[in-house]
Amino acid sequence: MAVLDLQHIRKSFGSFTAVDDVTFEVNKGEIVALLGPSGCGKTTTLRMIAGFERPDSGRIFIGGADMELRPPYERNVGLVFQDYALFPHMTVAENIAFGMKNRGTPKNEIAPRTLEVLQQVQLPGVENRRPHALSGGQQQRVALARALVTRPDIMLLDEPLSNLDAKLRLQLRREIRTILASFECTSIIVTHDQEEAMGLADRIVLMNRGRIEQIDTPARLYQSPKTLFAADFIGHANWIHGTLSKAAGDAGIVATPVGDVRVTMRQGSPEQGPVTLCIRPERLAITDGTVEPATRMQAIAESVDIVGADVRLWSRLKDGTLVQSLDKNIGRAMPQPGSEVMLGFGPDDCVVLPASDAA
Ligand SMILES: Nc1ncnc2c1ncn2[C@@H]1O[C@H](COP(=O)(O)OP(=O)(O)OP(=O)(O)O)[C@@H](O)[C@H]1O
Repeated sequence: MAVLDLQHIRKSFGSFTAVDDVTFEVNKGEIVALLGPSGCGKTTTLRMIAGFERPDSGRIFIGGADMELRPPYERNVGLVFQDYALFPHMTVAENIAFGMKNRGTPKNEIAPRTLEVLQQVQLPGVENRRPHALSGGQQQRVALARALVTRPDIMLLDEPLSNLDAKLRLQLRREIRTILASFECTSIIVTHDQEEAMGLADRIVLMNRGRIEQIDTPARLYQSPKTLFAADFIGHANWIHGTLSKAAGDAGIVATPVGDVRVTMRQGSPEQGPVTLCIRPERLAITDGTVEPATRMQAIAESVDIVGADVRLWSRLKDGTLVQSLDKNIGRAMPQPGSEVMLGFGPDDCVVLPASDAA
C-alpha cells in the first residue's frame, strides 16, 4: 500500500513554475530518491510533503489521509537536513528527547527509547555528549535517531550526506540504508548526487525543470533511460545520431555517419526516424579480433585515463565524434595515442532514444 501519494502537484513562485504536475507514490518501507540538477524542484517537493509549502494545485496523501489542511506539526513525518540541525547546547539524549516530548511521548518511555534508538544507529554511550564532541557522520546519525525515535509514517531527508567528505559519505550511505531498512521506514531522500541516489534508493524519481523525467529502479534508470536527459544525467554515455528503420521483429537498423548499426528495439523506444543512440562506455569494447561484435567502428585513439579500478580510452570516430570506452584496469596493454583502434558493440548494448528530445 502507498504510504505517500502525490497527485498532480504544482507550485509556482511568481511566474516561475518550480514543480509542474508531479505525481508519484511511495510504498511502505520503500526508499525513494528525488534526484535532479540544482533548481529542478526537489526541495520544493519535499517541503510540500512536510507541509512547509502549500501546493497551488494537486493533492498529497500520507497514510491515506489528505494533507491539504494539515500543518507540518500534524503530519507524522521525520526530517533530516544536511546541516544536522541538532541543538548545540543540548546533549545527544536531550536532542533525541526533544521530538518525543513535543509529541507527547509518556515521560517514563523517553529515556529507554533514547538509549534503544542510539543502539539502533550504532552510537551506544554517546547520550551525555554534546553535538560538537561528535564527528559529522555521528552527528548525522544522531539527527537520524532523533527523527526515527518518533516513529514517523515517513522520513524526509534533504541532502543528508552533502556536508561530509567523500569517504565518509560512502560509509554513511551504507549505514543510513541499513538503519532505514531496519526501521522499515518509508523514506524520501533529496539528492543531486546520482551515485548517492543509486546507492541508497529502491526507486529514483528523476526530475528536470520541475517535471518528472522518469521513475525507475536505479538499475533500469541506468540501463534503460527513456530520454536523453535521463541517459545524460545518470552515468556517462556516448552519443551517435542516425536514422532508424525497422527490420524484422524487435530488430532495427540505424543509419549513422559511421555506418549501419544493428539495434534491439525495446518497449517505448521510437519506431523509426531520427534517433540518438546512447552507448555506455563499458559497453563499447576495444575489439581484439577474437569476437565479432555486430557493429564495428574504426577510430583513432586519443588518450588513456587511468581512473583507479578502470581505464578510460578516448578515441575519435571517422566522423569526428569523440567516444569513450571503459575497461577494467587489469594490466592489459592499451592502444597508443594516434594508433588505430576497432571499437565494437552488440544490438543490446545501445539504447535508442528520440533525437528531438534535447538533453
Ligand atoms: N520561496 C521561493 N521563492 C522563489 N523561488 C523559489 C522559492 N523556493 C524555491 N524557489 C525556486 O524554485 C526552483 C526550485 O527550487 P528547489 O529548491 O526546489 O530546487 P532543488 O532541485 O532542490 O535544487 P537545489 O539542489 O539547488 O536545492 C529554483 O529555481 C528556486 O530558485
